[in-house]
Order: sequence, then structure tokens, then C-alpha cells
Amino acid sequence: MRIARLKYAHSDPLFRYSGLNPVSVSNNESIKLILEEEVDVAFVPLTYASQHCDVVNMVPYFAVYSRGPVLSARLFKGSGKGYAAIEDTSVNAGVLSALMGISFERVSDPYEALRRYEGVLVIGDEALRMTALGLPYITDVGELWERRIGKPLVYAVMVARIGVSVGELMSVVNAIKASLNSFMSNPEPLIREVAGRLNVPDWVIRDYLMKSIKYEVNDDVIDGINTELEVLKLHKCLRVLPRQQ
Ligand SMILES: C=C(O[C@@H]1C=C(C(=O)O)C=C[C@H]1O)C(=O)O
Repeated sequence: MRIARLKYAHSDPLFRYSGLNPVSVSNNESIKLILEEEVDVAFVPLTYASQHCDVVNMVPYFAVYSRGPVLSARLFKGSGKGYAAIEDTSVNAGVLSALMGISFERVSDPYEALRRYEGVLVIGDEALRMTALGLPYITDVGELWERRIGKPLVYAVMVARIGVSVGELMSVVNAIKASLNSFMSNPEPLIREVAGRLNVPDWVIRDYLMKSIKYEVNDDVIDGINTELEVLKLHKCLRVLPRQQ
């Protein structure tokens, strides 16, 4: 099976020890690879999964979500007017639009944007670097969601193109499960590896991968997804594959 992972640090525990060889892509690219049939399985933002529910099913074992401060999705405080977001966000931008009633211009350089806007939404590894620098922020999206909604905030879901082999899919699920188990049983080597790559202190990645980001899908996560689709005004058409016994 051809597989796409998200390029951000949150997905390292899912794949680092999996033995799989996924292509590593941005949020916006991940759904394109599915639509172009370049990959069969991918982690994609919940927004795009729901917008393409005619093409994909959700695979209900792993997702990328948080319960509380996420560290990697923050509206950083700038010194100008209005709000901007980097290009590769739809989930976090949708959440802030829905909960704060704000809209975003799009920017490619978040540091430059801090001079021009009063708030700049940054996600992913660059947001972790800004968090590590202690840059002031208006809100952490995971923290805001927890306070206002009180359910899991799901950023990315695992999807498979409709019609792919369930047997092959389950071997991918098992490989990801094995990777997560390896990480959890001895987290420090990967924490150090990721911290070195991002050039941030180990504690930031330890907090991020051990406390902020969660992976395991359960009924609360499915319920959180349904609430999130309502809040973001997205279609509730995404089918969830039955779990194999
Ligand atoms: C929490 C994060 O999740 C990412 C943010 C997303 C978004 O804002 O659209 C979508 C999927 C995730 O890759 C992050 O990278 O900061």
C-alpha cells in the first residue's frame, strides 16, 4: 500500500518505528495525493476528509488530536492590525473563525506577519519553535477548544480510499500500532531526535509528544469529531470503517 504521513513532528511516533515507508507531506498536499490516487492511505486534516467523504473512509484506530493546550497551534501576538494564518491550516483556522469570529489573510512568512497583524495563526513545527522561544500568544487553539467545547480536538484523521483491501489496511494499522508502542516504551531517543531536528529544547518535544498530542481513537474521539464537524459547519458524511475484532 502507498501511504502518506503528515510531515509535522506530531506524526513521528506513528511512523518512526513502523517499518513503513510513507511519503511525508503537508496538510494541504495530503488530500491531493489521495484524490490523485497516488496513495491509498493517509493522515489528512479532518476538514478535507469530510469534504471528500465520497472518496475516503475514516480508519478508526489512530488520529492526531489534543485535550487541552496543544503547543503547536497558536494565535501569536503581533503588533499590527487584523489576523493572518499560515497557508497549511484549515482545522485550526476554522476553529478560531468559529470560536472567536475572526477571519484570516494568508501569509507565508509568520515572523514578518507578526509586524503587520495583531494575531498570526501558526501551526506545526514552526509553531513549536515559536512556543520554545516563548513568543507571546493570544490563544492556544487546543486550550481554547478544551475550555469552550470540552471534547477532543481532532486535527487529522487516518483515511483510506474507498475500496482498498481491508487486510492490507490492517497490516498498516498494526505497523503504526507497533511504532507507537515502541515510542511509548522508550520515548527519550525519539524526543531527542525530534528536538535536535527542530532545534528546540527536549522538554518542548517531551511535553508535546507525551502530553499534548494524542493518537488513540475511542468513542469520545468519534463524538468529538461529530461535534467538531458541527462547530466548523462541515458535512457529517464521513463514514467510519468498522473496527476489526
Ligand atoms: C496540531 C497540529 O495539527 C495539524 C494542523 C492542521 C490544521 O490546522 O489544519 C491539520 C492537521 C494537523 O497536521 C499542528 O500541526 O500543529
